[in-house]
Amino acid sequence: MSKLRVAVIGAQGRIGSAAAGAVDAADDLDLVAAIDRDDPLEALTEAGAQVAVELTHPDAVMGNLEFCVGHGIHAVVGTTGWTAERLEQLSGWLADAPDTGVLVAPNFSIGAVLTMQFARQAARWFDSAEVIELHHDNKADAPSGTATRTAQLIAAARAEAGLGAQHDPTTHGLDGARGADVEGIPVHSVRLRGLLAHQEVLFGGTGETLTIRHDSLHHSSFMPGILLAARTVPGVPGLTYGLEHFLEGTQPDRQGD
Ligand SMILES: NC(=O)C1=CN([C@@H]2O[C@H](COP(=O)(O)OP(=O)(O)OC[C@H]3O[C@@H](n4cnc5c(N)ncnc54)[C@H](OP(=O)(O)O)[C@@H]3O)[C@@H](O)[C@H]2O)C=CC1
Ligand SMILES: O=C(O)C1=N[C@H](C(=O)O)C[C@H](O)C1
Repeated sequence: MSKLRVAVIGAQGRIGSAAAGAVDAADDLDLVAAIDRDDPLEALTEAGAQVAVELTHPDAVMGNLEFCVGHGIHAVVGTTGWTAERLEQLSGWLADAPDTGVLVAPNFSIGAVLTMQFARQAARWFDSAEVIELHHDNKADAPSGTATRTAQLIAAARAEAGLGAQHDPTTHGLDGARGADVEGIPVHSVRLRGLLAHQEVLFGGTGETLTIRHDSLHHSSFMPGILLAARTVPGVPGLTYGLEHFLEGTQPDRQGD
């Protein structure tokens, strides 16, 4: 069987270089292009890429996706900075390319996906919820894409359960002390040399708290999700938001054991 032709955009970056290596090492995938900031996107079409893995910067991702979708190249997107407006614009491009699929994944690590699912499940049982995300000191965006998505899922679950706004008696304080407000959920961002990607979701109720913590300790944590997404996205036209939609019915990838 012929190999799936995969390109990586942002291939000189921290995660993109790891992704290019993982694609290259996969028996069923062919790394046909590995481009970065100064390379023309036409390299993807010239190489006959069927799937592009996009891991660049919030300032670059939309232009790259407009090119991919416009040329019928499926895309797996890890880059952050997503807003409702950006997702709507992407959906508009995809409407004109009905055979093309794009997965936007706030996080490709299985533990982070599960953290988000557990947080959504827990949200309706607790009065208070806050998110703390901790990342390396070169991260461009805050809060992280994962923390933003986690807070949105908690907010939706609270609304569905009929929970109102969280109690917050703060009347005196410094700007930012209570974190960013993501749909009513406070999100606190730590940037620290030595870290990679970490998140705590804190819930509080009467006489108890629940903490869900996830740590990505190495870029390898994202690779099984990226490879799974690259293999799956050609069969899923349109926009998919969140890796969880591709995980149904799959088995853990134990190649690194
Ligand atoms: N969803 C997930 O699981 C994960 C998502 N991410 C996200 O992926 C993105 C990249 O993260 P990270 O690898 O740490 O960042 P890096 O800055 O290390 O890498 C990004 C790379 O993309 C390059 N780049 C910038 N603009 C363009 C462009 N227009 N075309 C092609 N390449 C470009 C950069 O070049 P230059 O250095 O010259 O700017 C750099 O080499 C971030 O948004 C991050 O949040 C990261 C890890 C996991
Ligand atoms: O920039 C990173 O490193 C990461 N970015 C993603 C995010 O913003 O959630 C995913 C992961 O946290 C690593």
